Parts: sequence; structure tokens; C-alpha cells
Amino acid sequence: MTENRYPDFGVLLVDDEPSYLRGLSIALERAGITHLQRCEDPRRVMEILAREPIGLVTLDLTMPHLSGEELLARIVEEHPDVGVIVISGMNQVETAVDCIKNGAFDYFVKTDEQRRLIEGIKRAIRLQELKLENQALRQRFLDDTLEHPEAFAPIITADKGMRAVFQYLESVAPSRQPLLICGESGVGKELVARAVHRLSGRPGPLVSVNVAGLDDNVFADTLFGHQRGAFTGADQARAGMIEQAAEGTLFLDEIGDLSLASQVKLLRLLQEGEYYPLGSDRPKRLNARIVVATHRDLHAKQQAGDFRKDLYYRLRTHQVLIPPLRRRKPDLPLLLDHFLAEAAEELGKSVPSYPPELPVLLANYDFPGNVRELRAMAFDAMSLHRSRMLSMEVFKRAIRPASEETAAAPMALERPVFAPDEALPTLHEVADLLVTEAMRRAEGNQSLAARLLGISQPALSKRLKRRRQGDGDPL
Ligand SMILES: Nc1ncnc2c1ncn2[C@@H]1O[C@H](COP(=O)(O)OP(=O)(O)OP(=O)(O)O)[C@@H](O)[C@H]1O
Repeated sequence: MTENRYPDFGVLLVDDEPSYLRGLSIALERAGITHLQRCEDPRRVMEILAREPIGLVTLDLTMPHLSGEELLARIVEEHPDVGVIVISGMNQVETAVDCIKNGAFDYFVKTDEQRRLIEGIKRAIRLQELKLENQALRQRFLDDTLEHPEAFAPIITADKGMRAVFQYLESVAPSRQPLLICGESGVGKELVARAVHRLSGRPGPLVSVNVAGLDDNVFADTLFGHQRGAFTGADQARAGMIEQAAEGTLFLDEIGDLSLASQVKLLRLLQEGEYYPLGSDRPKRLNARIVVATHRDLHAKQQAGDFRKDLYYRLRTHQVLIPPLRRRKPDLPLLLDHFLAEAAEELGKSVPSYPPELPVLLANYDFPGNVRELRAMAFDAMSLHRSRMLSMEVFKRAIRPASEETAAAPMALERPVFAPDEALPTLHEVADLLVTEAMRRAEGNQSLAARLLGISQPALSKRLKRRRQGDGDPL
């Protein structure tokens, strides 16, 4: 069973000195690297690699029967995807350079500080994980398949960009590295976090915390918990959200609004993989996947000095951007149907029909509040709905303020349509422009475009035909 072991692939420690191997495994296990295998006989290494899912090998150079250099060459040739770190008793620059040239990922000397070696192994594991995820991702794009479409069922979409996001998420869902979900407010970031949690197969729960506006002490208490007596009023010990999310996912929403002091704490948690509950000097291990989301531009914030650069780079190991609703207009009718059905069920009404102009009206609106805004409109319309056909009034009223600003601005007075010295277009030309615009808004649907223009469909069809034949418009 490898479920609770880290990393997902095995780390094979090769050295002919049993005591060194034992010491190294204990140190690695303490650092949270538990998927380990030891080997004292270099002649068995190739056989283990052929049999076991090993992703990283640490290799001693001087061993009986088979030297580390020879083994390195064989591993690089026969298992190019396996990373190799050389740990040698000799501090020789030339040997180190040779090993790196021959394909080793890194080189350490046994007398080096153990902390450095552990950090190097952690770094190699992270890179190896990224490499494997990359391969899986490339494969998925080539296949254009989703392995677990059911995980995304609550996210209604037919958009290609969203499908690519889903494919990426399938690749990175099992990873233990943080995931950053970006996108405007209301695009569905929390839904995406839930899908990632489902996909991860982690047995623990998804625990969500909105970190916007949390003062630093509250942030630390919420995440790390406290010991009894840690501060005045702490009558009982309380587990933090990290502990509640054990074996699961901790979702930190609005991460772009985290105070600078709390950013330091989050960074340390991610770097060390452990934390101290308030009032305790016993560290606890982070045993939850961290997923964060923001509607802010973290890159800009980081450049402006409002977000720590090191934390930003750490968080964006895996990153997705959810496109705004105005960039995925074909999703509008699907989402509209979905929310009308949802509202109908909630309100105990039957699902209504709606005028064909409604999708056209929505398609010409920018939805600054994204899917949340559309959902609110649909629910509002359904709560007022009485007859068989859904009225467009609620939608028009919700959309109007923005469009009215332009329409109601005394256009003719303050912002003339044509400059005073500009030649006016002819009525034929204006009619032509209107027809083109109506057809664009109606996405080519002639009966909808005719309604927008206030003429009959046959009349519009006639105009379009004449235009195609190059005849003038009979005004
Ligand atoms: N593609 C979708 N299909 C169905 N429902 C959706 C979709 N996208 C968003 N929603 C719904 O829209 C609402 C807003 O979504 P969500 O809370 O996930 O957005 P968000 O991006 O996390 O917003 P914020 O940045 O404000 O936290 C929710 O009710 C969610 O269920």
C-alpha cells in the first residue's frame, strides 16, 4: 500500500553501509519522506528498478562488486525517467562534475550537513513529481479525454478552455503541492476546488476557510489551533482547520487578501510541512493538500510588494485560470437552463419556457459578477414567475443599469454619434449596419435578428438576399 506514503513513487537508498542507510532513512522519515526502500547490494538495483515504481535513487559511489559510477550509467540508459542523486564519501569536485555530466541530478558529500542533503532530496522529489505530472498532462491532451468526468459533473460547461482546465486538474489532483485557482469573482473557483478534492481520492474532508480580513492572530488560531491556556480565554485545546482537514484538502479562499504577517506563516507551513498550535512547542505535520483561490491579480500584487514573492512562486506550482463567463458565451444557455431547473425545483414550480430573445439579451451582457450573477437573475426571475412563459423583465432590469448609462447618456447632446464635420452615412448604409449588428447579436439566427430590428423574419430575409445580390436596400 502506498496510499499514505510520500512521495507517490518510491525513493531507493543505495549504500553498502547498513548504518548509513538506517540513519538516512530515519532522517528522511522525520522530514515526511516515507516511501523509502533500502538496498545494500548494488547488484540488485537494476532488478528493483525493473520491478518497483521507483522515481528517485540516492547512490553511494564506492561500493563493492559494482561502483556507483557504473550503476549511474546503467540507470540513466535503462531508466531515463528515474532521478539519481549521488552521495559520496569523497569530496572531489571532478567526480561531482563527472556525475552531473553523466546524468545525476545532484551530488552530495556524506560529511555535508544532513539538513542540506534532505533539502536536496526534497527538491529532487518535487522536480520528479512535476516531470511525471507533465508527462501525464501531455498524454491527456493528446488523448483529449477526461478520466473522471463525473468529478466535474456539478460544473456546467461546454467550453473548450474549461475542458483544458479539467484535463490539467486531473493531472495535478493527486499531487501534494499547492494548487492556485485564479479567476474573477463568481466564475466557480470554489466548485473547481471541490472537484479537485473529489479527484484527489483523499479520504479526509474538504475544509474551506475564507482568509480575507482575518487578523494575523485569528488566522494562526484558525489554521493551527491552540493548546489549553495558550491565551486568555483559551479554556480548552482546539484543533485548527489543518488538523480538521487531515488526509483531505484545506481550501483557503481569497488568498490575495491575506495580511503580510499571515503570508509569512503560510509560507513557513508550506516550506517546513509542519506547524505549531498556539502555545505548543510540539510541531504537528501538515497532512492536507493546500488549495488556494483568489480573484485578485497575484502577479501584480507581488510586483507591487503587497504579496510575498516567495509565497507567490510556492503557491503557483500548479495554477489554473478560470475564464470569465463573457469569454464562454456558449455556456450561457446551458447555465440558464440549469439554474431555471434548479430554482423551479427549489420553489416547487414547473420549469418554464422563455422567449428566444432571452439568450440573445444575455449574450450581449458582460456579466461582471459571472456565473453567480446569472444564477441570481434566474432565481429572481423564477420567484416572480407566474405564467407559462418566463418574463424577461427581471433580466432586463438587472442588465439595464450598465447599458442604460450609455443609452440614457444624452448621446445626441454630449456625445454626438457623428462629428459635426463628418459626412453623414446614407439611410441605406445605416440600415445595412443595423442589419449586420442584429445578425451578429442573434448569432446568425434570422428570426431573432428580425425581432431585434422590429421587422418580420421574411422582411429581413428579403433584405439579406438583396444585399447578397448587391442590390440596394429599398427604403
Ligand atoms: N460552471 C458552473 N456550473 C454551475 N454552477 C456554477 C458554475 N460556476 C459557478 N457556479 C455557481 O455560481 C456560484 C458562484 O460560484 P463560486 O462560489 O464557486 O465562485 P467563486 O469564483 O469561488 O467566487 P468568489 O471569488 O466570489 O469566491 C455558486 O453558486 C456556484 O455553484
